[in-house]
Amino acid sequence: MIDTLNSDPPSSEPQASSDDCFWLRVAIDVPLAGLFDYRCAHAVAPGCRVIVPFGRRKLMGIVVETPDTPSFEAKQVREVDEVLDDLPPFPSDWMRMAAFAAQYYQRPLGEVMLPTLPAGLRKVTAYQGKRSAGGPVRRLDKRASKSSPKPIQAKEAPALNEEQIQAVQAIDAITGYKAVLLHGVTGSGKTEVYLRAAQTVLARGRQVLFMVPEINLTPQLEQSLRSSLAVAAGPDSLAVLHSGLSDGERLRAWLRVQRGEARILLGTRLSIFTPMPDLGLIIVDEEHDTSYKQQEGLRYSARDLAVWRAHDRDIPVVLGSATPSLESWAHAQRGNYLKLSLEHRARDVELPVVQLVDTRRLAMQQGFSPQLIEAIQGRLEHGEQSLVFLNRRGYAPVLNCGSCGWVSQCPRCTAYTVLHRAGARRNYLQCHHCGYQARVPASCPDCGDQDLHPMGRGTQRVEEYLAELFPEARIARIDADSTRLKGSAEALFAKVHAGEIDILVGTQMVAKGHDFANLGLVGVLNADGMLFAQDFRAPERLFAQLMQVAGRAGRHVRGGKVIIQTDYPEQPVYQALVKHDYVGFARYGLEEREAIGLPPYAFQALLTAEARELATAIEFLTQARALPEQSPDAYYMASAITLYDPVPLRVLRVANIERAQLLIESAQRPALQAFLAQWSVSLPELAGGHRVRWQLEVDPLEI
Ligand SMILES: Nc1ncnc2c1ncn2[C@@H]1O[C@H](COP(=O)(O)OP(=O)(O)OP(=O)(O)O)[C@@H](O)[C@H]1O
Ligand SMILES: [Zn+2]
Repeated sequence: MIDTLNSDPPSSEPQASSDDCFWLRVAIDVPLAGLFDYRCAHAVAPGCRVIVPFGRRKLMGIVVETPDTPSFEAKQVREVDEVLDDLPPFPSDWMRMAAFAAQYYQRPLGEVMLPTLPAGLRKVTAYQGKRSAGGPVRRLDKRASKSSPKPIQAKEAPALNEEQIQAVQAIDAITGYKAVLLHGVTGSGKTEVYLRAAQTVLARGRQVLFMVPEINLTPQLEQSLRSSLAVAAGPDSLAVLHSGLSDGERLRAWLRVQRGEARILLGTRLSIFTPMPDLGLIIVDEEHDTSYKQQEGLRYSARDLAVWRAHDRDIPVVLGSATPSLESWAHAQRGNYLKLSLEHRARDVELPVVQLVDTRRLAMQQGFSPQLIEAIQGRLEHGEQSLVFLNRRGYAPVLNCGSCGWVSQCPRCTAYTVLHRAGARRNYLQCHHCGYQARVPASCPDCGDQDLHPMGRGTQRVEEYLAELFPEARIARIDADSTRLKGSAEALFAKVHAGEIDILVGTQMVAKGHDFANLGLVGVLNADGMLFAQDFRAPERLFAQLMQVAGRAGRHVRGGKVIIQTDYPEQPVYQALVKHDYVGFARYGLEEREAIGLPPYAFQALLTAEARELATAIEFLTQARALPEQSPDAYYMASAITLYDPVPLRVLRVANIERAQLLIESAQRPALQAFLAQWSVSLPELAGGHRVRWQLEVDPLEI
């Protein structure tokens, strides 16, 4: 690929002849396909970082190839500015994974490689600024504050039960690549299985990558990892990576893993891209969780890349969940993945009883059925905790005028603004799509009436009502608002674990992975909201979410109970929940998908366009759709592809930008890949004429 920006006139300095210089092909983080040629007076290995001139800028790049000859006229090839030697070259397996991701997700290699690095490693100013002092790695090494390892309390590990033993043995016995799907009901002790499997691998001198959806919500897991794996790998063997770290913290953790000093990496999706010289096992906990999918920039699935990486490194990967994604379940059914099951709870308790409360004929109070109120009362009397789950933060989803029907609408989005309470006079309306904020008007902006009232309810309003009902109870709310400050989520969860909370109100943040010892009751409000969503994955997601949150009940105490309030108790999702029947639900879901040809029986990609006007976005997509028809010969395999009509997104306008999408589908993955590779080449030029932003997403999760 020719670097068109490299066409500055050759400098007046004498040019080295091609005999005494080396050619480098470099990946740079710019939205242009291909690699860029540079020269260097000495040899540079692939995987090295270099600083290169690019147009008038200097950019960080990674050497990918060292060809014998440049791909365009030697005279015009510019010289690298600096070859960085503060890190060894990236290992070849890391380079392979980046190359795979670039090709699979249809992105330039530089746009894949560089954003995965800690900030300091990809910033030119970190090396060439006045105070760079040899770059961030040397600065960090110089400081090398001997991290005083906190004394670790080696926790007594429970004796494994029969199901756990079988699972651990099956994983230990794997040599080479194998994907394992560990399907275990909530509270079945999957964590203990991961830990034992990890210990074996650590004892063999290998590293372990342990991925979780969201880390700041599960300090408990970090504790158990520290205490149970320290024995196998030494007290300072754990590194943690997630997006909440400072640049310095992230660089330090990344370096310790890349140098092999840390033997276990606990991290969120971004950790999949960390170089690990001795990687011997990958664990993906809650593998169905949508947090593994990055929704901006390179839209990758860290779960899928984990399987690819394990295959490439010839090592096992364990995907664990109580509600596996239908994709993974289908793999297991076909025998591609080894399925291991934990069908019973690890402690001597039963799964909670799930009760559906039909709300159609009930006198509800503030969204609560008499059954749920009575149940909370009962748990309070027994000194047990209750959890009220509502996946909607704020006080009320919309403010409404009782006389003219005015509703609080975001001026920039096709969405309502949500009423938030922040103490007298500080209440505000906020758009959850674009962040727009406004004061709460004293009277209706349209008719002047003062009869404005909140409609519906969010977690704040539920918390307020519970406080009225149960004035003695200690109530806490956990959602994105109450946990905005660093450390506040940990502090709130610590209070729940310490028994200082009687009733917990929360969004999906409380559903994930927590092992609350004294929680007896879970109440679910407003679950129906997701039942009739357009997305074909909505029932799967609803089922997983409710199964997860229901699974918080009765993990240590007997008599756990879940109350789901619904207008549609006969729906298959709810019926399966009552029976804890993931297997039945998955069978039904897969049959349906197969019948209408949806993933995992088809493969999809999504082209999304954003413009000031919907018409512009649709026009771009319509022309993109027509490209293969115009030059059918150029599109090998196009006959195996279905291109649907462009449609506006459900939330059409966000922050004054209107959005539309075009779905691409095929029954064969290779055909889809081949098609996208050809098609995407023509898209930048087409978009240029339309003033649209576009992105192509492979294996989209939301349609
Ligand atoms: N063999 C065992 N004997 C006794 N207790 C155990 C055993 N294994 C695990 N436990 C305990 O059982 C509880 C549930 O285990 P864990 O949190 O690992 O479940 P899980 O399968 O990850 O559930 P979820 O999917 O709901 O997160 C924990 O308190 C754990 O300490
Ligand atoms: Zn908005």
